[in-house]
Parts: sequence; structure tokens; C-alpha cells
Amino acid sequence: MTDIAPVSARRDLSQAPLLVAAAGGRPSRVPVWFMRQAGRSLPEYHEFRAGTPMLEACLDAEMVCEITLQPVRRHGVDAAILFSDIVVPLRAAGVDLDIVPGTGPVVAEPVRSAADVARLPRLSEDQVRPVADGVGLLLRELGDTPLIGFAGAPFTLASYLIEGGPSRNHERTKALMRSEPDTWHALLGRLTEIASTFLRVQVAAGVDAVQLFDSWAGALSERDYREFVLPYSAAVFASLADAGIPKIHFGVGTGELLGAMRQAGADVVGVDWRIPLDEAARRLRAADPGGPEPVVQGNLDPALLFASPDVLEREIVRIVDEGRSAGGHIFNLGHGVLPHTDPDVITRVTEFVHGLSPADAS
Ligand SMILES: Cc1c2[nH]c(c1CCC(=O)O)Cc1[nH]c(c(CCC(=O)O)c1C)Cc1[nH]c(c(CCC(=O)O)c1C)Cc1[nH]c(c(C)c1CCC(=O)O)C2
Repeated sequence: MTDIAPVSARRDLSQAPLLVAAAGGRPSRVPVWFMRQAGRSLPEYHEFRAGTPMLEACLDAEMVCEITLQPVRRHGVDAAILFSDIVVPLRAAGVDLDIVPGTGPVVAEPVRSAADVARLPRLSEDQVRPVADGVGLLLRELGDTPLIGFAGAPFTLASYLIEGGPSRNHERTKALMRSEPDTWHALLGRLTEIASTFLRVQVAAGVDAVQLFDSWAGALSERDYREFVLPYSAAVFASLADAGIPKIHFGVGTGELLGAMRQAGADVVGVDWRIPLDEAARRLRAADPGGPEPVVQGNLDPALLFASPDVLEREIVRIVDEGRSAGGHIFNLGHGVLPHTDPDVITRVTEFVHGLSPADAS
């Protein structure tokens, strides 16, 4: 009988620290995972992916499964994050782009006019079927470790499409947003559909939480964020309203935007290292005074994984302590694992955080 039970029936995630913390409950330990835990820092990743281009690996269910599992096996983290990339749904839909090693996503024909927006393809669920298949394989392997699905938020995707690649200043993006608002709104509307479809496919396949990465939103003023970005991120979250799983929202340099990002519909807000978690919690509380106590994720500076063990431990203790002032805390970095990070340090940080009782307030 049990052999034919659906996979979901065989996974008991009711006590999973990540999900308990995300719901504002009291987890058995401080949950910890690392943005970009899969990939570059792991020798087994380089060995396994050798010869396969990044985006090809992201659209191969078995590779997705294996690479997603690698950091879970090695570090004992409290969540797996799907091995994919924010540009995967764009590529799957037919946008001509690639991920150039050491650079990031590069778009062959940047989107800079209303005609370019009109030419952008839509995403069908079938085009990302390998991602759903990868999720299916993972649910069989992960046991009681939750799987986080993700997508890039409309603004961050728009920046790559408009700039044509990674950008320090996002100047073409901001210029288009302010000079041609109709084109901007059409583009963001289209990207909202793509991100929503990509996430809904992952949810239907069984992911246990989702994270919407608006990595570069911190480049905007709160005023521009509210007018030109928030409605679209909110629409992505609204498209998941019936999913019944936690929704995490993250960006870099977003100290001034945290309240607005919560208002977009996030259950958990990621915080980079620029502001302490207790201050982040205050800002999140102020954005929804009658709402549930805010849950935060973060916020160790990824560069500190290169510091001496005593410095690193002191920093972790401070972060966990400041995290106690929120309604829940999921330990993470303030941004992704940097290349050349020693994976053994990531394992030690995981163990150290697990050794800090969530109840042992100082
Ligand atoms: C902005 C962004 C991108 N991709 C992503 C974001 C949002 C998160 C963030 O702000 O860091 C999200 C992402 N990309 C990747 C993951 C995997 C899951 C995980 O977190 O472990 C996730 C969550 C794999 C990847 N995405 C990429 C790699 C490296 C590719 C390789 O191995 O050659 C991996 C493992 C490539 C990529 N893709 C992107 C960049 C900036 C890069 C790095 C370029 C480089 O420095 O090499 C775009």
C-alpha cells in the first residue's frame, strides 16, 4: 500500500525547522541554508557538471536533482534549493541568452522598445517540464528536508533583459522605467506572467516553499520601487495565494525597501548584511502593524566565510541573537555563497548554528 502512496504522503515536514520558523512557530533548532549553496563552491559540482553548459544542466531533470542534493548531503542544511537560475524560464520560453561563466546572464538582443517587449515570448508550462520532473525526482530523495523553489522577480529579470547582461548602475533600466513608463509596464506585466508560470509549475510539482529573488531592487528608491516594481512582485505572490506554502522575498541592499517588500505579500523577508536583523524586524513590523510577527532570513556577510573562525562565530552568535527579536529567523547569508568559498567552512557554520539553541536567549 505505502508503495503507491503519493510522495507527499510519505514526507512528514510538520516539524521541519525551516517551515516551522517560516510560519512563526518555535523550531527545534535555528534552520539554516545558504543562497547559492549548490554550485561553484563544491568540487563535486564541478566534476559532475563538467562539459555541460549551465543552462543545459538546469533543463535536465536528473542533473537538477543531483546538483540540488549535493549541498544537502555535504552540509546537512535545513533546506534544498532547486538548482536552476533566474533566467531559466526566459531561455525556456525562447529568449536568446546564455550564462557566461564568471560574468552571468548575457542577452543576445536586449529589450529596449515597445516592439521588443511585444516580441518577447510567453512561457508555457511544457517548456519548463524538465524542472517539474527534477522536482519530482527530488521529492523522492529529500526525505524530510524541504525543497525551496524560486524565480527571479520581474524587476531583476527586466534589468538583465534591458541592460543585456549584469549591470552595476542599471542605467538603461532606470531610464526606460522613467522615460517610457508604458513600455516598462508592458515589460513588467509580461515578466510577471513568466515568473508566475515558472513558480506555479514548481508548486504543482511539489516544492515546499518558494523564494522570489529581486536581487537588484535595492538599486531603486522606495518611491520608484512602490510605483514601478511592487505591483508586479505582488502579482507574482498573489498568483501563489492558493499554494499554501511559505513565500520568501529577497533582495540586496534593500534596507529601505523591506517594508514594501513585505507588503508585496511575502511571509519571510531576506535581509542582506547592511542592517541588523532586529532593525529589519522593526521595519517589517511597522509595514504591517496588525499583521503577524515578521519572519526574517539572513544575514551573514558572505565575505565573512573567509574570516578567522573566532570572528565568524562571534558574528553568527550576534546574528542569531538579533534574529530572536523577530517572529522567526531562518539563518542564511546576506547574499549568495561567493566563488572560492571553502565548502568546509559552510559545513562548520551549519553545525555551529545548529548548536545554538533557538531558546537559549542571551
Ligand atoms: C541574480 C541571479 C542570477 N541567478 C540567480 C540570481 C539571484 C540570486 C543572487 O542575487 O545571487 C539565482 C540562482 N542561480 C543559481 C541558483 C542555484 C541554487 C542555489 O542557490 O544553490 C540560484 C538561486 C545557480 C547558478 N547561476 C549561475 C551559476 C554559476 C554557473 C557556473 O557554475 O558556471 C550557478 C551555480 C550563474 C549566474 N546566474 C546569475 C549570476 C549573477 C550568475 C553568476 C555568474 C558568475 O559569476 O559565474 C543570475
